[in-house]
Parts: sequence; structure tokens; C-alpha cells
Amino acid sequence: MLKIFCFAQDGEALKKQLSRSVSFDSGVQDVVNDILEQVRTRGDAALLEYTERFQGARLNEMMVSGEEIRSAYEQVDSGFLEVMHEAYRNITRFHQHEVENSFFYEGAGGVILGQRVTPMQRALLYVPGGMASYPSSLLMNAAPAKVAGVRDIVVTTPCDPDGRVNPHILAAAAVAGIDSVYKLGGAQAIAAFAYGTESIPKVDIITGPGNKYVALAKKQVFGHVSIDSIAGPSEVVVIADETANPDFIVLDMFAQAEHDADASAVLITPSESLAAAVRETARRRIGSMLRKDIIGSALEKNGAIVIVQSIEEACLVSDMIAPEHLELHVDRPWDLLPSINHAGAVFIGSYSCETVGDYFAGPNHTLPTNGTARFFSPLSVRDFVKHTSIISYSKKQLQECGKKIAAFADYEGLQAHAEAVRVRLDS
Ligand SMILES: NC(=O)c1ccc[n+]([C@@H]2O[C@H](COP(=O)([O-])OP(=O)(O)OC[C@H]3O[C@@H](n4cnc5c(N)ncnc54)[C@H](O)[C@@H]3O)[C@@H](O)[C@H]2O)c1
Ligand SMILES: N[C@H](CO)Cc1c[nH]c[nH+]1
Ligand SMILES: [Zn+2]
Repeated sequence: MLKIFCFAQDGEALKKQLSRSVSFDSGVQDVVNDILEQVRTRGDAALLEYTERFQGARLNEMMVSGEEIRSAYEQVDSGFLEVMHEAYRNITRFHQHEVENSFFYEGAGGVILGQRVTPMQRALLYVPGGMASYPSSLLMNAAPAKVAGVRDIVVTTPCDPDGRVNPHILAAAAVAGIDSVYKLGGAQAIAAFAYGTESIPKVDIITGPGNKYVALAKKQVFGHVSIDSIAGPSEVVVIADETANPDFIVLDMFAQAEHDADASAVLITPSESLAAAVRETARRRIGSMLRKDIIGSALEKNGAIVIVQSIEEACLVSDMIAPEHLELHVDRPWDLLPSINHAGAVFIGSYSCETVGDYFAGPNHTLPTNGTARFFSPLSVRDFVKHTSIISYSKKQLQECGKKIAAFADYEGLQAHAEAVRVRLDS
């Protein structure tokens, strides 16, 4: 199930296997492109057909009522509510540190220059709900949107075949103060909110994680709307030395693998004895896991133990993968941080397990996957704002530099640009 590779011998083959790419396989691309096109051209009719096909639900009503949200909040276990409230406070507090201010300054000659930071007006938060339900993802998406000051925040998540949304998700919506929840999932939901349909209002940004269909749909609609990142099937890389605990490592690898048969989990270590112990522990423990089939498939397809020559080489291999999550189970974990260039989130030391970040610590768990941590960042307040440049010249200030500006336009051969300045110099 967890094959052991030696980087020195299998380097080239491993590069191919481990480097995850944003180019999803062509079967998935065809399916997603077709769904996007159908919803774009046929609107609600296609949306409802796909909802019936993929969720088994024939919907008369696409939205959850306010009453359902209130009653879910009242009925959910009070201990769970408390944890959700505490987690939401932690997440909000973290995101408050990301707030950017507008700025203005006096440029040469006293002109006023600046940048306004303003919130997006309409955001869709996608909360996955195919194989499991993710109230934690609702909290993770809502907090930065709220902190940014987004005016209209709507959530969508797949309902069950009876048209019901998981009550824990509805309770999380109440915790975050969100009252618009749709029952739609998959690429068809992404299409509906990206293009708009008769019943679904187009949004400005779509954020949130999802399976490969959701992640690819977000990628394809980018440009019609903004997106946060490609946050697809979960991934973890563990870098470990001989001091690490094999049980910790195995359960952290299982934790990501249990999300999806397309998830991935890789251990990189210079210790052959640790590699053998992890493989043995995985074999022993998998039988007791409720999601053993999903874990087994994910590890079979995208699981590996890679033996390297040193911890430094482990960092290089990890960078090659650019994982969503990177755990450092080594003697001096902080020392490795400068050698890590590409990871969505880094977990320092063997007690900072990824589950802590998934639910509770505060940093966002919506993270880039498929190697896109090379250029995407975790979901943040920055995703929910945009920037507008401000330029203010008086007549006198324009007269001081107008000739130079008009000359620049002349060099570009753009006469109207030049005249637009000269006409003011003569006025
Ligand atoms: N990267 C992150 O930040 C992050 C965070 C949390 C969860 N995740 C990931 O989110 C995903 C959740 O996946 P999920 O499936 O449980 O829920 P989901 O809501 O992402 O996907 C369910 C929907 O996928 C669509 N779908 C399923 N099979 C299809 C098919 N054959 N053809 C077309 N559409 C199909 C259906 O519309 C279905 O309703 C997992 O991959 C998990 O690892 C990622
Ligand atoms: N590990 C997921 C991100 O890949 C987030 C999550 C939510 N619930 C449990 N885990
Ligand atoms: Zn998780």
C-alpha cells in the first residue's frame, strides 16, 4: 500500500509521479467542460438536471430556508456548537491580522497618489459535501469574507437525495452569521454562480475547496469571476528523521488520505528504519479505519515513502511536490523553515498535527493543491478585496510635467494621448 522508493535510484520516475499538476486528466476535463457549457447556455434546466444526476435530488427549492438554519442551530449538540464558536473566533482573529489599509501619499510636486482597498460585493463560498460534510470549511471561508467586509455572502453545498443540507453545515452558517445557503454542489454549482442563471445571481468571487470536479470548474471559470486558488483533493507531505513517531506519521497520512481516493500522502525521510516502521504501522492500522477503502485507494495511487540521503534533500523533494500541507517531524523543525519554498501550510514539530490546522488553530485550511502552492496562497482576506489606484493632479501640477508626458505619448505614436495633455496645458 505504501511503497518505498529511494530518491537516489528512482529520482526521475518519482519526479513524474510526485509532481502534481493542474492539468487534470482529459476525462475529468471533458466532463467539467460539458457541465459548464450546459449550465452557461441552458441555465436552471441544466443545473437541476445535474443536481438530480449527481446528488439524486429533484429540487423544487434551491435555497435552504432561514427557519431550517435556525432550527439546525438549536438542535445541534451544544458541545459541538461551543467548539465551532471557539474555532470561528480563532479563525477570525488570525484573519484580522491580514487586513490591508488604503494608502495615500503626496508624490513629487504635491500630487496625491494612493490605493483604495475595497471589499468584493458578492462572494460564493463552496462548502464540499459529497462524501463527507465540512462545517469547518464553511467557517474557514466565512471568516476572511466577513473580515474583508463582503456585502453579500452566499454558501452552496450539495444536499442529500431528499433535498436536505447537513444540519452541522447549517449550524456553522448560523455561527458565522450567514443566512443564504444553496443546496447545489459540483461543477454545476460553480457554473451557475460564475455565469448566473434565471434563479442564481452571478457572483464576483468563488472560494472554497472541493474534489477534482469542483477544483477544475473553478479553474475554468476564472476570468468570469475571481477565485481563491485551486483547492482540490487534500495532500500531505511529512518530512521526518529517526526521532519521529511512526504512529503520528501514519495517522496524519491517513487523515489526508481519508478525504478522497484522489488525495495524496507522502513521507520523505533519510531514515530507512523509520520508513520500514511507518510502512508496517500503516499495514497494521488500516484495518481499523472506518474509511479504509478510500485511504487504501488514495495511498495506492498517490501514496509513497521516499528515502533521501539527508534532511536537506528531503526539503528539495518536498519543494518539487509543493504540497498543500507539509509536516516537519524532525529534531529541530524551525531550522528547516528557510529551506522550504513551496507549501500551502507548514506544521512545525510532531505535535502540530495537521488536524489542528484543519479545525482550530486559525490559519485557513483552504489551501492550494496540485503543485499550485508554487504560486497560490492560502485563502485570506486578500482574496476578498480589490485595489483601486487613485491619481489626483491639479492644473499647475500637470503644467509642470505635461510636456514630458506628451512627449512620451509621441514616442509611442499615440497622438490622442499627447493631445489630451497638450489641450490642458493651453487651457
Ligand atoms: N484543498 C483544500 O483546501 C481542501 C479542504 C477541504 C476539503 N478538500 C477536498 O474537498 C473534496 C471534497 O470532495 P467531496 O467529493 O466529498 O465533495 P465535493 O462537494 O467537492 O464534490 C461533490 C460533488 O462532485 C460532483 N461529482 C462527483 N462525482 C462526479 C462525476 N463522476 N462527474 C461529475 N461530477 C461529479 C457532484 O456534483 C457532487 O455533488 C476532497 O477532495 C477533499 O480532499 C480540500
Ligand atoms: N484537510 C482539509 C484540507 O485539505 C481540511 C479539512 C476539513 N475537515 C477536515 N479537514
Ligand atoms: Zn483534513
